Amino acid sequence: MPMFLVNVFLICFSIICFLFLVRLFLHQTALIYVVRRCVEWVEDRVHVHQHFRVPEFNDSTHQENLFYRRLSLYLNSLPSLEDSDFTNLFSGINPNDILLSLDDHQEVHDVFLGARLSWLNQIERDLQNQVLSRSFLLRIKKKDKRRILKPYLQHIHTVSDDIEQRGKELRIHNHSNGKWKSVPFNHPATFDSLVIDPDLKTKIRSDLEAFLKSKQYYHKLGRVWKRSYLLYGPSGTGKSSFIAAAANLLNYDVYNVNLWQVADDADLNAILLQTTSKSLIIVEDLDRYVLEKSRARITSSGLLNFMDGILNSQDDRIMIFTMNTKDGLDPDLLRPGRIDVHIHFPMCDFNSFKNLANNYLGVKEHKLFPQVEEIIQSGARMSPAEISELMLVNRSSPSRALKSVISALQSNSKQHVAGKVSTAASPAMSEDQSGGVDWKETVVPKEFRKLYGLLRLKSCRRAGSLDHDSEIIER
Ligand SMILES: Nc1ncnc2c1ncn2[C@@H]1O[C@H](COP(=O)(O)OP(=O)(O)OP(=O)(O)O)[C@@H](O)[C@H]1O
Ligand SMILES: [Mg+2]
Repeated sequence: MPMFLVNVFLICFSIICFLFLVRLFLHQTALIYVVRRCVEWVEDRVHVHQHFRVPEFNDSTHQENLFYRRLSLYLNSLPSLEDSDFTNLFSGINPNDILLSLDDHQEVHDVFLGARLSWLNQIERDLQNQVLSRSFLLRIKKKDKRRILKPYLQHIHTVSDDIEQRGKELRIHNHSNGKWKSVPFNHPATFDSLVIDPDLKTKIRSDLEAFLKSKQYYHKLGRVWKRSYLLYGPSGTGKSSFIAAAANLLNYDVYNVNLWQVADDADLNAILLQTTSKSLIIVEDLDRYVLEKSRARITSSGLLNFMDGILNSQDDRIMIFTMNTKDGLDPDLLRPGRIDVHIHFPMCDFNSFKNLANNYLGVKEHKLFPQVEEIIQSGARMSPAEISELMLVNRSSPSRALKSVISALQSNSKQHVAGKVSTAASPAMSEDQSGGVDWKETVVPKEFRKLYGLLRLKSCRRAGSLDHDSEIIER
């Protein structure tokens, strides 16, 4: 190889090594930030900027400027504040939360749609260090202003709304004499602790989350932005726990409407008008109210208007109705549009039992599991509430807990058999009322019962899902 080429190769190699070492040095010593800042400083000097001030109070009326509060939430959440040389740290409502907060005259940068903006926290103080006025000053390049200012301000609204929603203390509201009274809502239920079919859980979670994002879509259709769910199933299957889990997931307040406490349609209207948006409106045991027509004081049309959201057109509502059974109810009451999603809560099947054992006892597999499976497949039914209670009191010994579940299932099975024999001449009970056991099981041999148990198990699993025929996914 000619000497000339060797020299060129060596020079190139040395240059690459040198550049690599410079880069390493800049990163190691944070000099890269200094260089970047110098570039930004020069860039800032060559552009024409425009400034916008957001004062805390309106200068003439001394009214609070709500945008200032939102902006403060937004700026204190910016990732660039975390990366800044200096900032203040405070604890939040929850003592474990640490919040960042801009210091006096601190500047923070933001990037939106490729444009770089900066905010200055302006605070004027008197000689005694008392605050005279507070404001934020926005600096934006003139060339970017026309393009991004409007969407940027909208973006601040959306993000601060979200922060406010996530940070707020949840409350549960109950009404008496036409007035709501609230207390903090600290129910620990979450979708993770709720034992339902995993696919169903995922579907419900994404349905709720999709609802949150669909405000524009509902408005375009001229519809009130609300979604309604019907939870139905026997007692102790997790309907109320679902409500608590949904409130915790969405960070929505809960308004518990007790229809028996409502004097008439006007009273129902008045109560609803006092509720706020971003809330869950709950009506438990709707079936009992509707079926006891003689005691009910709300007219059918009053109830339907309430369910349709006509009485209260406030946005961002989720209504949840619970009932033990849909049997005997007018199908119109539950028609699509009035109730968007029907969710069945079945009695405990073997999969749910295993999930409960995992949650309550920390046991994934156990030698007694096959016995439990066999009894459940033979038709014995208990609610998740009954099973979880037995596990809870015996949590120190998983074997004892499982044995007590087995003996409870066995006695439940015997009771059912006895009950069914005595009513063998009557028609089959509905699945919800019987907890999934049919009177026919009392007269078929064991092998058939096992097979039937398996079939029921499958159908039960299917039942524990969104009712697709009545589900409308409006996205
Ligand atoms: N599916 C479930 N997953 C986890 N725990 C459950 C489930 N169902 C019931 N439980 C347990 O049972 C207790 C009672 O359940 P919950 O109050 O949610 O039942 P419900 O369906 O609302 O009953 P009811 O119709 O009588 O009001 C809950 O606190 C919870 O601990
Ligand atoms: Mg309940």
